Amino acid sequence: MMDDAKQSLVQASKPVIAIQGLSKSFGDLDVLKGIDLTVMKGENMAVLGKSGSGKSVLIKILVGLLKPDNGFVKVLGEEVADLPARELDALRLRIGFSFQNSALYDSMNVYQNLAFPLTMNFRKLTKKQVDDAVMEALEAVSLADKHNQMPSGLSGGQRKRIGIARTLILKPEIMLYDEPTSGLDPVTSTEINELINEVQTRYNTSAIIITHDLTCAKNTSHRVAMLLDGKFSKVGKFEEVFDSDDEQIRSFYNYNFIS
Ligand SMILES: Nc1ncnc2c1ncn2[C@@H]1O[C@H](COP(=O)(O)OP(=O)(O)OP(=O)(O)O)[C@@H](O)[C@H]1O
Repeated sequence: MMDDAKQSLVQASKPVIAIQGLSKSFGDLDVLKGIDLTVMKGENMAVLGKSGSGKSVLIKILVGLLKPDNGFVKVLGEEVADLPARELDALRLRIGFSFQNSALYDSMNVYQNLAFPLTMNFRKLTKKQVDDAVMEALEAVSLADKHNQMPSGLSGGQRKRIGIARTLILKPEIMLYDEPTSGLDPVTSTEINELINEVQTRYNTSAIIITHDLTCAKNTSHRVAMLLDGKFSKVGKFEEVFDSDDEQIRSFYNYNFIS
């Protein structure tokens, strides 16, 4: 849980993501119906919503993989929908994606998995610069001793950590976590939640955390945004959002809260 001092520090910072009046439909299906959301520098925002509510569509619009029908989306000061391809690539480099399945390359060891995105994007780095960056990212996720290991020899939680380290190596300003605790036992989930907070403190990143896991949302986010019927019905501190008589919010809470 975030303490109040940290909460007010974040509120006083500037927005890194600003969404206004965003809508997106596929044929007759209106997925996003005019949503507004602001994520501040240094803020972890959990985005909650039922399966099919449009969380992935929102993330895809944020990184320019889908175009909005209406509204505007500014990420790190850039209006995403208007960006030419080269500038969109540059913007994406400032955003770290942590996918559900960790998406590690099984034929590469941990070191190679981390070095790969770095050398692909920054071809002039020396071997020492790459080594240092890999080790710093591995230390950030407390797995420096695993650099020689193949992904198949890692536990589910370790794979998630390495996936996060591989994202951190590019020093992103925004982290996008897609169901970071899915498929993990409660102890490992707690470790990942702690890691998300450590990443935020160490790198002063902002994050959007898409999750069904309310313990994760509660313990990692400054604010949560609840996507219901194509809109953010409530955005605020975890307790504020769930201290609600709204039947859909109550039912989401009762269905998803584990501990
Ligand atoms: N490219 C597309 N073409 C048509 N429909 C799409 C497309 N992408 C998403 N949808 C539809 O939009 C809705 C929202 O999908 P989305 O993947 O954002 O849900 P979600 O909230 O991320 O769900 P989950 O929690 O299950 O991952 C779904 O009904 C989906 O079928």
